[in-house]
Amino acid sequence: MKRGFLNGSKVKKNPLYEPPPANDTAKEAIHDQKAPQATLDDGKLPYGKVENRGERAISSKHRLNFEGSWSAGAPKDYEVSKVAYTEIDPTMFATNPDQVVVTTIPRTYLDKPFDPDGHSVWIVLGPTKAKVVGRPGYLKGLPKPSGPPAYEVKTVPNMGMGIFATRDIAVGELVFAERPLLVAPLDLSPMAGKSAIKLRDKYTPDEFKQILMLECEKHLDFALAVMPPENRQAYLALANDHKEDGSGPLLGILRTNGYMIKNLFDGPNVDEWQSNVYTGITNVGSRINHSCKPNIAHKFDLDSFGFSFIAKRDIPSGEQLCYSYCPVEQSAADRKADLARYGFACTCPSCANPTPESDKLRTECRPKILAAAVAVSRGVANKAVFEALVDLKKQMVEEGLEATDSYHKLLKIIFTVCVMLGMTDEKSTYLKEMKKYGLY
Ligand SMILES: C[S@@+](CC[C@H](N)C(=O)[O-])C[C@H]1O[C@@H](n2cnc3c(N)ncnc32)[C@H](O)[C@@H]1O
Repeated sequence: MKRGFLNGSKVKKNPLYEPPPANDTAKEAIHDQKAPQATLDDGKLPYGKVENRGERAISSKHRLNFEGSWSAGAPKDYEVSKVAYTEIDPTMFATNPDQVVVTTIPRTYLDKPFDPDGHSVWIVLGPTKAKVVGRPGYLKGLPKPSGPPAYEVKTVPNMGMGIFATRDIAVGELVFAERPLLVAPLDLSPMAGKSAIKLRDKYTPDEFKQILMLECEKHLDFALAVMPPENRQAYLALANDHKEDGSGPLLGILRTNGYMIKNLFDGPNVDEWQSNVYTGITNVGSRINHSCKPNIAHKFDLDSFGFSFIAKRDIPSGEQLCYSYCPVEQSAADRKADLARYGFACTCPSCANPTPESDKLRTECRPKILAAAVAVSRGVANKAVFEALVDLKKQMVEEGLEATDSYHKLLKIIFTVCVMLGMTDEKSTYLKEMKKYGLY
């Protein structure tokens, strides 16, 4: 498994912010469906119950924030490293791409009230902060939802807490926006500093991962210490499904609740393994549970340094807001395998009673839609094609797949076929639906 250890050293000097290449849009949307949560483990860190993990706690001399006993993994002979943490002057930026800095966005002032849109503590590598703060649009306020509040946080049987719609929400509607409580590198290895290379020689890969997690815990401890108190309380109240794998308590929360932020990355481009991107934890958004029939999606805006949570289909009042922690266009067995590291079994109808039809639809819809796109672009359009596509659309709606990129693509193809066949009434029906989904 290639994972960019100390990938910060690959960062070029004075990088300017570059959005992902335009032709990556479809890939981005696909990835948005793919494990947006618990991005830190990404299958590479241990999960579940890990025996003989070392039980090496961070001693109080390295701990700023928390009293009381807790332990993390790491071999017994491992000494926690000493790291100089934060920027001395918040108006200055680190230039060394290997330097880990803990900062606050927007900065806080002793003699001024907190920003009404909130503050994020950001564990950031070297020059990356400068490229965000130096953007022409920085710093905008968060977008505000229109209409009355649309959600509430409640307990859900067998899921802990969850978020529910308190009124009907239309597809495309901004349900809420928030600044993350914490943003941290997806890849933990920079947090072990340059010593990581030596450590990898001395310890086994499993021991090395435990050390990495311990070092990360130390940074998180510092980050929590500089957080506004309300944010710290909110962070500590979040779920933690990583209590027995060697993650410290703060890392456990990060691993359980992180959203990958693919447009916030070190260096000029996102690398092949997406190991130079960041992950964010939010107060409300991190309470959103998983479903294989998702109805909400998130996006991160660099100008406001905040997440927006947007309805991906019409959501009736009372329905739980969910997104998918794994790709939805795969079989129930594959989804179950993907979800294993989150420590729960999905009980949505397609997982509770998987059928061959559901598996077939989920695994075949994307290639079918891509093939249809190619055929239609070559001028193949007739009534039979139209009917087959409409039938596929109906099946995808029944299966709860309207939030997928494939469904959006399908809508566009059907619309194009209507135009090609001169089907005026149908054309305006699909145009209307495309507009509803923000596709036109
Ligand atoms: C980001 S948190 C979601 C909010 C969480 N339920 C809470 O109480 O804060 C992710 C954790 O919630 C639980 N969870 C999420 N979706 C679930 C589902 N469909 N079924 C059971 N548990 C779920 C799992 O423990 C998962 O690791």
